[in-house]
Amino acid sequence: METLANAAAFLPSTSVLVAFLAVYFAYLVFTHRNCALGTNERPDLETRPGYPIIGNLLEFRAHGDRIVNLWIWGREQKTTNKPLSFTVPGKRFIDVSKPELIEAIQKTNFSNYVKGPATHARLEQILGDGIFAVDGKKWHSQRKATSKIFNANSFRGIITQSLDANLEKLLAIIRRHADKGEEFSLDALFFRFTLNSFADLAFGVDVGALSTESDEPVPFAAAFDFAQSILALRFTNPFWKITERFSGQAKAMEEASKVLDDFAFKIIDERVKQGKGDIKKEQKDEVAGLDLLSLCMALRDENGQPMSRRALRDAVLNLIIAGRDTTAQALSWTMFHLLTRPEFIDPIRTEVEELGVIDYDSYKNLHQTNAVFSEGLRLHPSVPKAAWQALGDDVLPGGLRIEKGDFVLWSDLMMGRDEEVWGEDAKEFKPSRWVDEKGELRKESQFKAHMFNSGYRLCLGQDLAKYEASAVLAAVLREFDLSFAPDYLETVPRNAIDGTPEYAPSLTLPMLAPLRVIAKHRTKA
Ligand code: HEM
Repeated sequence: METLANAAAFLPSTSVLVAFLAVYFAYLVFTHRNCALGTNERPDLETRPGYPIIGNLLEFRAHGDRIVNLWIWGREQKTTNKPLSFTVPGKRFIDVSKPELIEAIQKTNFSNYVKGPATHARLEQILGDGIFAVDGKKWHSQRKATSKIFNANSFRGIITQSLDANLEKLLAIIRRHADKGEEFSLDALFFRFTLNSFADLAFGVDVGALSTESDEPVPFAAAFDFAQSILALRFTNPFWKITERFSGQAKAMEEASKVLDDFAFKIIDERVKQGKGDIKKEQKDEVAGLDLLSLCMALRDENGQPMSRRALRDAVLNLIIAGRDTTAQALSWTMFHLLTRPEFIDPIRTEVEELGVIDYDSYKNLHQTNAVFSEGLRLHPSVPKAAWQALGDDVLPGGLRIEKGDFVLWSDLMMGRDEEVWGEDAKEFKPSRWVDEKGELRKESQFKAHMFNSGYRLCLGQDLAKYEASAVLAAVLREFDLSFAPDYLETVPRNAIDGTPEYAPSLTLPMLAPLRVIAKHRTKA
């Protein structure tokens, strides 16, 4: 007892302790008056003024669902030429939405940047260790495997099969609406279409999303949509694990994740039971009965080992996620722009009539159609933003210094509207910018026309997406005259950036309000 009492005599009194903490806190406030705790002062950047210690955390939380708007607003508020930066505790974000900076990050200095553990932690529940969620060796081996599949001859055949079958169902639904003269949500229909065709492509099953009996979402689609919206919110909430638990979202996410797992594992297990994973080399060139899953099951790694059950689930779900939302949203935004500027519709119809059969190769001859689609995607890129983390210090073109641990953030939505990148008419829907003097499609640099990402992580499904989109635009516009529902333009919520319809919170760019349209059977001139 006596020893304890002696020791206590040497401990600082409570008031000394409080005074010490107050001084330390004042020191932290002073040293972090322009940046968040865990980051340092960077006079070479224009850091958005936030609060001492927490930096821009409150702004991030306030814009949680539409973080790109915060960046656009941040750029508008800038008072210097220095690159824009935001901080939140432990993280600094630096705006690199310029083609030359993106080229350095995604190509020249690629090995210095990763999506990083924070991204993986947020995505893992749904994307597992799939190609989207991982870096380094894991990513490299998946990239190799996925590229092999996309380059297989059989892949083209599978695509055409699934596209043709589902396009006919899509048209049947529009015919039904046209017969009744009723309005319908075109964006929702495109989601149903791409889900059905990508699930067909991936698993060889009809998930029923294009049922003509009902417009209700199927459980797989509902679970998928919910999961995506929650994943997006996690990126602006450092406390997502805690808040999801208290808000009940954690439980709902577990349920959604189970729906997706059950769906994928049921098909994989059936395939394994039927021994259908063992396709021989010579069979791979025959399309009938093949799908992405069977191509994945036939892959062997360098040790001759097939993909595990979990890896198959991750690979195939990642491909559906990759293809489904991105393509559906790009189609919806393109249709929005087309209906706003209907003078671009007839040139599409003319070249479609002239071409005849549209397939995986010939679609490239639809120059007007592809130009319109690229322009829709430029103004409304399906992946509007992304951030990678630096593994080490780097200097980007123009001398922009990146420190180890910094996050470089780019927004294709911002870049599409950037006059320095696209010229004075950047904000205008102008398909002609994609066509050269000879009437051929202009080859833009992938770092400028960045909607499909670039460099080593360039989208593997770019051709597939463009083919699918051309085929849909051609088929729908050939058969129908579409127009906005009577009160659509007056009532649709508008985005503060440019007055186009508001987008919904997501990792991608869905429309917030349904794209309500009316279809009429077309009477050819
Ligand atoms: C308009 C449609 C599409 C757009 C705008 C698009 C855009 C993108 C973007 C921006 C990325 C980079 C994403 C990131 O790393 O965060 C990406 C990656 C990828 N996309 Fe697409 N995509 C589209 C359609 C598709 C389709 C149809 C598929 C195939 C089914 C596909 C397969 C992939 C794959 C596998 C990757 C990962 C590449 C890697 O990390 O190495 N995409 N895409």
